[in-house]
Amino acid sequence: SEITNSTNLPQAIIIGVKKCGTRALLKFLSIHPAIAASSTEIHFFDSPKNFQLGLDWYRNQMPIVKNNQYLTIEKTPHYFIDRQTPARIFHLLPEVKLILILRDPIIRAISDYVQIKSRHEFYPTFDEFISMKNFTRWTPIKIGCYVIYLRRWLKYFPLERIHFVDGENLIQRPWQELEYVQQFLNISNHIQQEHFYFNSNKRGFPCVKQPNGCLGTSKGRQHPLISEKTREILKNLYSTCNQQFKQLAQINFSWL
Ligand SMILES: Nc1ncnc2c1ncn2[C@@H]1O[C@H](COP(=O)(O)OS(=O)(=O)O)[C@@H](OP(=O)(O)O)[C@H]1O
Repeated sequence: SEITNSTNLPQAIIIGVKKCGTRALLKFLSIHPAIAASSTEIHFFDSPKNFQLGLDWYRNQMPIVKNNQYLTIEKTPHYFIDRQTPARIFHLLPEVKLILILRDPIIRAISDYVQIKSRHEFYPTFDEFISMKNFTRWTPIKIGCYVIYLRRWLKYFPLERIHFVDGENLIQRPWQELEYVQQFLNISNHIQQEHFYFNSNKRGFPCVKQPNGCLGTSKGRQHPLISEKTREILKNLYSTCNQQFKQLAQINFSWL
């Protein structure tokens, strides 16, 4: 059949959350023959510079769709916390489906910290950050109160339009989370357990049985141990956020 050579606006967007497994989710979804996934983060809705280039520019950033692919997906984790993005997506892509992957906010915060630390030679320890007076205003901590950001999205989108992925379960049983996502996207249940293996060289994270099937070296980094005191402080801090999130999103992940 004829080879098409065009790009489409996304029908689904992974809007976040940063460090919760957004790359793994997109990589795993692209196993599906119906899905064309963008290889980079586009940052269209959250960047004034890109946004003013318009929808045609955005469409041109998308992957070229092969003839059997009809579902284009991009991921930009920063969309979730950006104030302007919900309204912008609502006005420009009113029908789009939104996917939000979440992890235990304490693990997410450590992951965020490890990424920042990897760019600095001298950097305080995670425990040192948490012992600071204003630690709740530190971005790696702030982002973990997911309910604050979800409320902004729900001003524009009904709950049914957002699918929540359990990032902890994506690591343990990726095929299960992908089954739910495929249902949400209304595509066949193509992605199965036999597409994956667990890589002991990569902290046991799942990889796809294909060349370059694991994520790159910037994913699955070693995490530092944190003190019990730090853990207690964060548990207390996030317990109300998690409770409210659970109610608002109507989900029940084991770590919430
Ligand atoms: N299969 C697989 N392989 C490797 N890593 C995996 C996988 N599944 C989930 N994760 C977790 O994803 C974390 C990175 O999340 P993101 O891709 O959302 O990060 S980013 O926001 O795009 O920077 C990454 O964080 P770190 O562990 O801190 O590196 C992982 O914990």
